[in-house]
Amino acid sequence: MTFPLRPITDEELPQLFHALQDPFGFHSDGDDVEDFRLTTELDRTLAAFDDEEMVGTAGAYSFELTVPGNLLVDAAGITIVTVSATHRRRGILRSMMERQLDDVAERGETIAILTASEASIYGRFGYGLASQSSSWTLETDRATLARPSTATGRLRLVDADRFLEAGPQVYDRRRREIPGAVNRVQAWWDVWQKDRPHTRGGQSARWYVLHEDDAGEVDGMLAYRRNRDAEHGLSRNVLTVDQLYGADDEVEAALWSFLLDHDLIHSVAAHGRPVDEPLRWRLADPRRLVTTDVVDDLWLRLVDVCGALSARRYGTTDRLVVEVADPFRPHTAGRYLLDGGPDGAACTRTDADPDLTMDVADLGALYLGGVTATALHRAGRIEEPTPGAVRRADVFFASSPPPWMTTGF
Ligand SMILES: CC(=O)SCCNC(=O)CCNC(=O)[C@H](O)C(C)(C)COP(=O)(O)OP(=O)(O)OC[C@H]1O[C@@H](n2cnc3c(N)ncnc32)[C@H](O)[C@@H]1OP(=O)(O)O
Repeated sequence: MTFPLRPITDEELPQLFHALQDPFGFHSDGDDVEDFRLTTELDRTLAAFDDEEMVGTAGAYSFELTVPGNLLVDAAGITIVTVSATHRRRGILRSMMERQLDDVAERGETIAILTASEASIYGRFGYGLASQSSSWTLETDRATLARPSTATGRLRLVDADRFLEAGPQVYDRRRREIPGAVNRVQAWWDVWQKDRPHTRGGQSARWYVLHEDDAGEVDGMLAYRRNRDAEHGLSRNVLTVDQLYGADDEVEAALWSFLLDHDLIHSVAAHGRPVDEPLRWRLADPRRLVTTDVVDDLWLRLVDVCGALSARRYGTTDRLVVEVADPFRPHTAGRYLLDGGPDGAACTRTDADPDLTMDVADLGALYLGGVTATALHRAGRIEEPTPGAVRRADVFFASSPPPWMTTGF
């Protein structure tokens, strides 16, 4: 039995919003559907129907993704993928994935990205694990900076309205330098600003800080939450970072200092942070920054292999022939000659003998430089018919800083 797929209409949006609540495990209050409407691209939704009943959902955002070389690439951000518990394991997800990737290709987007509810789902559809993120906690009484910020200027505690006049521009400048980051449209900020109580994880509403340079221009922004706790009369209060971006590393260090120098705070916590958090190397006692979690974050699928590969820059000048397997989209499979370097790249189909062979998901994992070819080779995922090609690929695909997905979706 097949279940017809189509984008939904505006009138059907509440039905779609309802359909995804049981699979994702939440119950909505009335306001959420209006927030959802603000950020939903209706023509990019997909629903599966069993008669009138919506039994599958999917959607996509039209993102700009930063890729190595600090170039921007149009990418589809796959989201709200659910199948009703009454219809699971009948192929509805597979049919939605097929239809969605066709649509991504028709739109001329070369890449699809997502964050996965379970890491076991999307490899079969050609998505590779392209970035990880970390969570950490830092007790403030031992968190002295060995390299204090050299930023001049001043910090201001501001209200949400003032923050939103200047904060989004700080983010928009910064995300262009972070492979794996995406743009945030105004609707994203509008929903973020609402700071609905049920999205706070039991913590306070946000506090907002702007950093201004000597000329009074905003060059840094911070939003954080706090919880209140005490034990034996001693503070166990935690500040949790929500957003922290600056025009440069010194401004960001000034924002960290602001958090760490708070009175009546036991620790600072951060989630969804880059795996190479520079703050660790600023601390006099780096062991005090305790990593509490490292998880897969961005999954990336090359939809147009040559389009995507030629859109980024490479760590060194080299030419590699990569034979790509793609069981889910066989027309993408084949041999590709990639000729690139720090200043540009070109990619064509070829009949030449391959230097490397891999699944399209592994090429997706390599794409942002978040894992080395050596690691994938040692995991049995990449073969090197040309001896030494894996080492060459390490240097070629290398990118710094490591990719960081700054914005959950
Ligand atoms: C980007 C995002 O939105 S991530 C959110 C994903 N959604 C959720 O986690 C919500 C709860 N889960 C669900 O809604 C559903 O179980 C889904 C969407 C994960 C799967 O939908 P289904 O229609 O049951 O999947 P479908 O029958 O098409 O299965 C396709 C393949 O994926 C596999 N698969 C499906 N779900 C999972 C899973 N959770 N873990 C591992 N494999 C899975 C199936 O076994 C099948 O494998 P095969 O092709 O080798 O036979």
